[in-house]
Amino acid sequence: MHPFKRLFQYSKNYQKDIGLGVLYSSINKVFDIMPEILIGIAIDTVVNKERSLLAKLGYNVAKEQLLILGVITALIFVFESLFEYLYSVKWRNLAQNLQHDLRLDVYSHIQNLDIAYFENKNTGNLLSILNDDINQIERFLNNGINSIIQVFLSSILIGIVFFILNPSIAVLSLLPIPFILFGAFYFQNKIGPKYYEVRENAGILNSNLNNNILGIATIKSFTTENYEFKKIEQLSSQYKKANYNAIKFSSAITPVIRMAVMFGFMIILVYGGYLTLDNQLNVAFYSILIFLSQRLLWPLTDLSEITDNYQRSLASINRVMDLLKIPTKRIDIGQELALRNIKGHIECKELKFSYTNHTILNNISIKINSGETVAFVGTTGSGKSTLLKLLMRFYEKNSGQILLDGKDISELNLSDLRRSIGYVSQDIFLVNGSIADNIAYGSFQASREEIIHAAKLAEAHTFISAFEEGYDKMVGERGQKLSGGQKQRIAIARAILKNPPILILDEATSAVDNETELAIQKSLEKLVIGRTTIIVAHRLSTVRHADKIFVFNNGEIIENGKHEALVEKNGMYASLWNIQMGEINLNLKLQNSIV
Ligand SMILES: Nc1ncnc2c1ncn2[C@@H]1O[C@H](COP(=O)(O)OP(=O)(O)OP(=O)(O)O)[C@@H](O)[C@H]1O
Repeated sequence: MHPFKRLFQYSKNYQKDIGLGVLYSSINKVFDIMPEILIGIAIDTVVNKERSLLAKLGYNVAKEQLLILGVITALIFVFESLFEYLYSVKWRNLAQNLQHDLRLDVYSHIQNLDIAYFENKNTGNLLSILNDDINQIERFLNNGINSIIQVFLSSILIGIVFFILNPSIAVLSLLPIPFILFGAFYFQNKIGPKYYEVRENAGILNSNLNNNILGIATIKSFTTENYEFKKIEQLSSQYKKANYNAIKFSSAITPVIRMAVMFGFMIILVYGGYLTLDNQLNVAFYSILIFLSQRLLWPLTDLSEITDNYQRSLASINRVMDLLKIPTKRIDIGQELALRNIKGHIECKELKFSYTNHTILNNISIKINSGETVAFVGTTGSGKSTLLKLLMRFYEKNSGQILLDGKDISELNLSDLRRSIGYVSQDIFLVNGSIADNIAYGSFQASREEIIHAAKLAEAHTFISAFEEGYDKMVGERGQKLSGGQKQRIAIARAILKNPPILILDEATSAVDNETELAIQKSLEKLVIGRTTIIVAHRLSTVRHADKIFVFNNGEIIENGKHEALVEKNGMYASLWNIQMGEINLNLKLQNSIV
């Protein structure tokens, strides 16, 4: 489907506005060409006096004729201005409505896209679609449609007047129009792909800028400012070059059209002049033709701007529509789950998964009973977080099954499934609001008491109370004003407040000190009662009391059982444990020797 056709599907709620916009633009155009006709009538009045058109209509006194012309001129300008105001308001409001609808649709679509999409795409590029591309569409809608209507309508109206006044001149002066249109569309086709390239380059540039600003601390600490500057310089040059390519063509349109306009104008000037000298053409008609030829042909030079704007918008619409075409996962379909009935029994059966070709999880079969606390441990990159992502259906398994309370999660209502899980991830997302806002994120109805209670359980209350503003302290963008450990505790409090039947803590306490971790664990002991808890941890001391420990290695579970049994088994867990114990002992010895 043509991009504009798709865009106008958005406009179905605004059909009345579009109709009125077209009407106002058309009426304005009619008034717009009238002054040229009035000039002809004025010349007719002063040259032909009592033989003039107005005299034939009964106004014999020349000065009276001029007064009438003055009044008509004033009325024409008043109405022209009035309708200009009306169409401008209509089209610009329509542009606002459509860009608003489009932005919300795109945003909601992006939110429903799979996590996989975000892991493979640049956020900067998405931002550039949400902002630049939609703004470009808005700019086109602001005046583009009106310009197209007016250019075509004025050609038709003036063409009609020409034919009435002198058909032979009309034919000759309209001759350049097909060439002008052909030229405009020829260039338009040439420019289209170039503007798409411009938009793509803008997206890449944006994404790099975005990435660098987010990573400014790393850039500074590695003193890579020059390196990054050069990278941005190169990307900005590519953007500039893509624009140069487009400019080469878009700048050529107006001069080419001007040549065709000159040809039409010359015909009227010379041929019409001959006819007037030979008394075959009334001097007033000659003047009207001269003036109207300007009104007919010059607006066609606007075609260059219109096509330019149109092509830029087409590129933007394509990018927006391409994004809207990416399939999303419906979260509101599938078997419903009542939160209060979820027991939290989880079972994976011969689960296999790969992000690309490389197998990440191979033949995973585990059982987690309702209310149990289990731990996923193992080497880094062994697939622990990936299994959690499958559990929340951020990704779909390749084969095998994951069952929640005996039901295959791929058949469950995704929204219910995710609502049943409290997830504290490795990268914590804090909104730019207060600490209280962040704890209550997702549990928006929570009272201040409930928020404080959750914070106490997460060992966050003490540090929060130490802030002058307490729970109202603003955390800054992405929680920049808090330490890593503070952010983790707020995230835990948020999961506690959600009160889900299943709790997943993925390295949730990796950034807190040993003392705080111990305190959080104490709180968790109370918290895990009555809910299934999965803890991913590298520090084995934090999970030694788990009901079951699953040891991951290269996408497989190579051992599982209780801590003591696993230590006794003397396998991989035991060696990891011994290494960590060795480190602790070494630290203790070091501390003692310093003392
Ligand atoms: N989105 C992705 N696309 C492709 N490969 C990925 C993606 N996410 C993770 N991987 C790869 O999958 C493997 C398992 O990663 P995963 O995050 O599950 O490991 P992990 O056991 O949780 O590691 P860690 O303990 O370091 O957090 C790694 O080799 C990683 O590079």
